[in-house]
Amino acid sequence: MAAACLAAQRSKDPSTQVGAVIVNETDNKIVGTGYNGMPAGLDDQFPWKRDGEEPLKKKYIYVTHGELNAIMNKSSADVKGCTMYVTLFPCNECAKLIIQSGIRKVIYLSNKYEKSNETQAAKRMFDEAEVKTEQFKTTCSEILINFHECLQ
Ligand SMILES: O=c1[nH]c(=O)n([C@H]2C[C@H](O)[C@@H](COP(=O)(O)O)O2)cc1CO
Ligand SMILES: [Zn+2]
Repeated sequence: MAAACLAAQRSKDPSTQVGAVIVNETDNKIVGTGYNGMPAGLDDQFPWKRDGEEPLKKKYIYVTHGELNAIMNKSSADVKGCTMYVTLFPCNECAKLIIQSGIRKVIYLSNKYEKSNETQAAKRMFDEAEVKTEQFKTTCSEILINFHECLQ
């Protein structure tokens, strides 16, 4: 989950940064990472606005979700049987991708949109498809990365 949080920090979304890391079934090796961002090459021309009347002037219609990027970036042949660590409970569209890609477990950090239709639909699809969902629990509140120590 720390790796997912680190990936999230690369997102340019000023409001919600979502990171996702996929690990394989056999030895928990990372086989894909991603974060929410505009499709490749479009970064500077598209809005990060979340509010307003016009959908074309808001981020939602354009942004690629962290989960999709993690699956697209996979380094293995496929992600069947894998687990995804993701900093936010996936939406319905990501749930479809996760299910269809063969990922069997989703460990999430935040569920701040729990009451939304998208989250409820996602949960329903995961349950029906028997993809396990579990909130990440830890007693560790932070991981400090010290570049100077890493240099030694
Ligand atoms: O499954 C998801 N994955 C994901 O990457 N996101 C991204 C899309 C947006 O850039 C951001 C949500 O923005 P906001 O919290 O401002 O509505 O999170 C959002 C969801 C849905 O919760
Ligand atoms: Zn999504």
